[in-house]
Amino acid sequence: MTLKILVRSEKKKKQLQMEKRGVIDTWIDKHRSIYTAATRHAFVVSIRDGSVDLSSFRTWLGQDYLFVRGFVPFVASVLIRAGKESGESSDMEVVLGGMASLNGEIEWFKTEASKWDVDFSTVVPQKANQEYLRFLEALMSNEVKYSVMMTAFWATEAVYQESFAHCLEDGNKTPVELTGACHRWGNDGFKQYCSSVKSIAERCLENASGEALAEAEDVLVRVLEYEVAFWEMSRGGD
Ligand SMILES: Cc1ncc(CNC=O)c(N)n1
Repeated sequence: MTLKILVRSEKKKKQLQMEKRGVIDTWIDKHRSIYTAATRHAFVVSIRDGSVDLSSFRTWLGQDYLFVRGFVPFVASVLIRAGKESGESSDMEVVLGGMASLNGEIEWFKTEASKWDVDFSTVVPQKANQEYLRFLEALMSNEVKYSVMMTAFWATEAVYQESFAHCLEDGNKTPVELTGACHRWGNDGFKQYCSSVKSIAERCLENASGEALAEAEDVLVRVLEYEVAFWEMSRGGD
């Protein structure tokens, strides 16, 4: 093979690999700084290095409990759309798996609350929490395309997966009392589930119109911004 042909075939190979990467990875690359801000926030890094302050953790716990209660109806609406729009594919089973794990999650939050002496009945949702939930509520409308909904759903789950998995990676000094939270979202099963949700979103986006693609990219960035603002609440303490 001449050099020219060799170079050309390497380029072609790269192109094919790029195509396989999917549009979500392209968007993550494009919006890398906000993605990193959401998945490597100071609060998460402080869990990993053991410097986390407990009033921050308690604030996060109370706010996230309220968030998860608001997240359930969003996931339920994704489930309904999955049943209507995904035909014979296994979207419904994947989303149902996510719903099932939220059931255990709510119980886990209650156990943690008594452990950390947090009284959920007195926790008031902060502005960032309310705004995030209002945004998800708007995505439950039938006007919102399935591909756009699925992209938002993936982004929300993926931020927690990436963040808490980081707290369990080699070299962590995560305090043992906080490893429960980290395992909840950082375990391999949750990673696999996020990857299944991502594949569903990618499949939908492959057939999406230019308009739907633009909306999905926008929704992805907005989820990342809401996640950053959510982590920021923990700074305020109680
Ligand atoms: C703010 C926020 N984002 C994502 C998740 C993870 N999904 C369900 O638990 C969460 N718990 N909280």
